[in-house]
Amino acid sequence: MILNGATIKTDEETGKIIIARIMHGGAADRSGLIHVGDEVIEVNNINVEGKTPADVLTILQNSGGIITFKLVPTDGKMGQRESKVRVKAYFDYDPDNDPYIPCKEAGLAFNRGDILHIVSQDDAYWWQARKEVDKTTRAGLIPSRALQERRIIHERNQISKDTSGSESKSSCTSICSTPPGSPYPSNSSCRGPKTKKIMYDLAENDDFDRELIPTYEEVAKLFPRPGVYRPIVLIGAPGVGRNELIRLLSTKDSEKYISPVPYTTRPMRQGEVSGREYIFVSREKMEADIASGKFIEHGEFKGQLYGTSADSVKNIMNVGGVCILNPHYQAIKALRTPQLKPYIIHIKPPAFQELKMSRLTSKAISTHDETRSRGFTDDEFNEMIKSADRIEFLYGHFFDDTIINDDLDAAFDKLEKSVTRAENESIWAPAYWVQ
Ligand SMILES: Nc1ncnc2c1ncn2[C@@H]1O[C@H](COP(=O)(O)OP(=O)(O)OP(=O)(O)O)[C@@H](O)[C@H]1O
Repeated sequence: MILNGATIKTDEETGKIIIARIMHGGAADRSGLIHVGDEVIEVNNINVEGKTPADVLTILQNSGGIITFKLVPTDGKMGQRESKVRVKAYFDYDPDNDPYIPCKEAGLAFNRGDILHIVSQDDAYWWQARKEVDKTTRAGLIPSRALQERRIIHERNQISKDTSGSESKSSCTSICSTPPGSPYPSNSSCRGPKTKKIMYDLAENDDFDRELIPTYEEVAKLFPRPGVYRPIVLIGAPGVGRNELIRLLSTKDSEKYISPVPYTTRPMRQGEVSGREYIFVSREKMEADIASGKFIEHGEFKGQLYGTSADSVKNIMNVGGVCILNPHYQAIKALRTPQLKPYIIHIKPPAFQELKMSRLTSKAISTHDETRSRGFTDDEFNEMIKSADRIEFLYGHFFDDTIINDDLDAAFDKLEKSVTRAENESIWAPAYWVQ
């Protein structure tokens, strides 16, 4: 329950009504007069000793105008110091749909990708946060990393146990015990029913990274370094147009925008030149180099190895070039290192009709056809869209930008702006890249 920027609860030991939290930046916080643990004795001259938080709410609902509290201060109270921690949210959160939040009105809704300023981590399960773009508002409650991790593990377990998908409703008005089967720790001061189902059947995501529990990533501003450019990583579904966009960048400034020549173990085809399309090497050599960490990313396709060497990226960066990479999306995690600090852009296809029309108009060549002699089929367009949705679901929280490749000129314009931003602006990045 939230009162002028503070929440109250019944103290489990004493049964008294006490201040549970002060919301940073709210009226209670600004007054400096109310502190966590203070006992609430009277509300509008009505004695509330022995009453419940719900009774207090009734009193408040029945009174208009100024509200007065009589409080017994707690011992040893501390001033609220704001933490400086910033995190990037890796999931969407809506307190209205969270049956476990102790007080919905005090919750802060956010979307995946939002930067949050965590102002207090005093409570192990409910942090207080503000959106970085919205510094003036009072802080709101969000699930802590520990709580969200438990929730995700619980949801995954539920899905593997039961895929039937029932959802139940609840209210959350006061302090109570944890329900059976709850993802919450038994000493959490929340209650609710079984958690609701998540939308994705992980069994269908064959390459879903089961170790990854996407909650929050601590971030800090990464400032540009003159003359040292972050590698630009273009991620996208096969055939979406990454090579075309890279070709346009290189045409614009071939000395600045440089793609390293990849290595492969596949035999050289007629017309190919080693060092131009690929650097052709034996499997033994490439496996040995992979084992000794000489590749920043590698993968196998149709029985042949492909990869990008760390040295080729370093060489481009050393001559002041912008290294442009277009690896398979599964390489994202391997590339996200403090040494490389990649700026990751997702190149997405537009909706089906737009995709089909633009590719028909440009007489686009299907990348699925080895002979490169036909256009894309409807099935290939649908597959491209499905693949893009899947990439977004699995890796969307790692993207610095997303560009829809509908009209080629417009998409290229957006790419140029994004690349310029990566060169010149300070951008939120994992905190351990910066320290
Ligand atoms: N916005 C666009 N409008 C029209 N045609 C496009 C657009 N983008 C790319 N194309 C065309 O689509 C075809 C495939 O593009 P491209 O080879 O760049 O795809 P890709 O993402 O690099 O594919 P892959 O990753 O499978 O190698 C090419 O013929 C290209 O000219």
